[in-house]
Amino acid sequence: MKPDIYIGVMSGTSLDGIDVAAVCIDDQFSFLAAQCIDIPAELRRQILALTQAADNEIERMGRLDIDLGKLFAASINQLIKTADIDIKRIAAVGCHGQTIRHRPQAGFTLQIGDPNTIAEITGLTTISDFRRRDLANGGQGAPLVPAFHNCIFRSAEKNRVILNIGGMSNITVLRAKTASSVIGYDTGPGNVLLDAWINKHSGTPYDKAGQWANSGQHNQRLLQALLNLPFFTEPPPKSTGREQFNLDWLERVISDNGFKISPVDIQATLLEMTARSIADAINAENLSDPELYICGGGVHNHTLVKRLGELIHTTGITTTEELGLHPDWVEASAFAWLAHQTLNQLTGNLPSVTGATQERILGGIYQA
Ligand SMILES: Nc1ncnc2c1ncn2[C@@H]1O[C@H](COP(=O)(O)OP(=O)(O)OP(=O)(O)O)[C@@H](O)[C@H]1O
Ligand SMILES: CC(=O)N[C@H]1[C@@H]2OC[C@@H](O2)[C@@H](O)[C@@H]1O[C@H](C)C(=O)O
Repeated sequence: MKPDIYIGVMSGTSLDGIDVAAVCIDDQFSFLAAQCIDIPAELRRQILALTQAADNEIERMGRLDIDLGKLFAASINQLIKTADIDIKRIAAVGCHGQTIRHRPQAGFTLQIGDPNTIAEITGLTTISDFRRRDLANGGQGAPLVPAFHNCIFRSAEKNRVILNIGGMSNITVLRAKTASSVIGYDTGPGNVLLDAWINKHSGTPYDKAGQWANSGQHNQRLLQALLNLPFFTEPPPKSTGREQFNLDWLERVISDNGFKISPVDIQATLLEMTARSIADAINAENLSDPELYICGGGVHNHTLVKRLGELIHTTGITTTEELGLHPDWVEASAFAWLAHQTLNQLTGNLPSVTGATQERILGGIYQA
């Protein structure tokens, strides 16, 4: 029997954990099992340190590349064990890696987590480095997941928007007419600023269900100053990351404008800014009666989802669970799908999304 299971590994910009998903791809796509594995606090600290320029980066990156490779491999092995997956059925692993720098304007992006180490420890063919071929072909290298959304979430009758709210947010616009090309781009921050601000003030990793933000009032002047960032009005293709949306940027906007705002009202303002930037992008697509499906950790922020419901012109908001895939596992499943594409010599990028000149087979294959 031909191996038909693909394992996707996604460690995103939130650094909340490593998502590992096993899916079956034959004539159809089906989800099998998934797990989120913790990132030890010290490794998390080291990753964050590498997202900004500092001394001795190459040495620290080299070591972290291997440590993350080992952690990804252990995560894969753990899922195989807990879900009792027959290893002979696994065709390949698709590992996104950890983004430590994303500078599409300069033509580069960098994900680490050594695939050689993953292949050695798991004994599985491992595919990684999915973004750089697209960049080499003139694209942004991101977002890549819209191609997967297009493959499994598209409807012939309904206009659909898939919204991922991870550390960053990105949308995929799937028009009902099957011939129309897919639109997709990063809209700006997802949870990243909300996480950073509450973490600074109370040490907790995220604002559970958005309760803290909900107890404050947004500040109109800070909201406007944040939304003035040119990124929000730039036309797609576009992608972003922690290089743009980080605590230093937020604190600079606050201090440059001399704002005196209580921490809770800043959290409320960040939530409003996140919601508005997402809603403005979706509304600008002018879709008739679009259905909106959310995925990513942001679905658990009820205050944010409620606000999106008020701002977005849609027939209704729900999660991708309605379409058969739990919102927590969409991105990891997408990298399993991308591994399937690469292993079968199929292209993985969408030029209409990333801005690349042509479709390309993505990533490098590290044989078992
Ligand atoms: N119960 C909750 N309440 C509020 N927010 C939550 C909750 N659970 C998760 N989140 C948010 O979801 C985030 C994780 O989301 P996700 O795993 O989609 O991010 P990611 O994969 O790292 O991001 P990206 O898509 O940018 O790569 C957490 O950092 C947190 O902000
Ligand atoms: C460079 C990078 O890691 N980008 C991530 C990030 O997280 C969300 C958004 O920013 C998206 O562009 C991308 O991730 C998903 C998986 C993508 O490529 O579709």
